[in-house]
Amino acid sequence: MSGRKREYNIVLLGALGVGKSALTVKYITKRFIMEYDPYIEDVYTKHEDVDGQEFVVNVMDTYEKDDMNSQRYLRWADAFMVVYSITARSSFDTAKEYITKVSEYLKNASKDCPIALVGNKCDLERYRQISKADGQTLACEYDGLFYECTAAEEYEYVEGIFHGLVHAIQLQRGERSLMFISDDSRYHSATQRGRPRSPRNSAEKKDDKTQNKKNATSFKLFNKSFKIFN
Ligand SMILES: Nc1nc2c(ncn2[C@@H]2O[C@H](COP(=O)(O)OP(=O)(O)OP(=O)(O)O)[C@@H](O)[C@H]2O)c(=O)[nH]1
Repeated sequence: MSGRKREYNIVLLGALGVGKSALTVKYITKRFIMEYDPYIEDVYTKHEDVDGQEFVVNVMDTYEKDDMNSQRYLRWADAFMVVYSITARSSFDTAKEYITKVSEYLKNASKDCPIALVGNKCDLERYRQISKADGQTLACEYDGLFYECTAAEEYEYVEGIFHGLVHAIQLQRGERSLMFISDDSRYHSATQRGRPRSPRNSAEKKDDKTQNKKNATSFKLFNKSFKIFN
């Protein structure tokens, strides 16, 4: 095998202030930083070694002005992460627009890329404006993955979202095999994955991590649930 690692390009899209940069920085550095320059668009690279598999994830944290050319990220992407804030209805509307735009592009370009809809800022539950069911419904409409998370807390959840997209790309490229598992309720799609309620004790947290690992290797495509094996 050649020494070149496989690369996966993930584009983050969403309204201003939903946490695209926070999620990117959390995934790349495991840290949560309060302030970012909103006008910077950049690509960040992370070298991963998961279950003995080495690969590179490139993350484009977009900043979009009305007149900017969206072809730059549409062509570059292997997968899309469309982010909204669960505390802002308008950001959910923007997420719908992005999902529609991406789906239309993929259809016209005869391209097949995984899309994940991500409801961020779940630590601000008391300000919630978008129900989890609304998020799941939108994701299902576009055959997308669905997650709720917060960039402000556990790194593992954020990592799980990026890895979920990498797994979906690998599956589409035929780099992984899969097994149909639709009647195994433990492995239902990522559309059922949500952030656990807090406060939680350490035993629950450990349980969540185990569950997270299981979920990270299972997902839904064409309304069927699959588990991925290396
Ligand atoms: N409480 C909370 N705050 C968050 C979370 N994610 C991001 N923030 C905060 O929300 C603000 C905006 O976050 P950014 O990551 O800059 O959002 P963005 O989507 O990149 O915004 P633009 O760069 O303007 O497009 C910052 O003050 C973050 O600290 C989260 O999960 N929880």
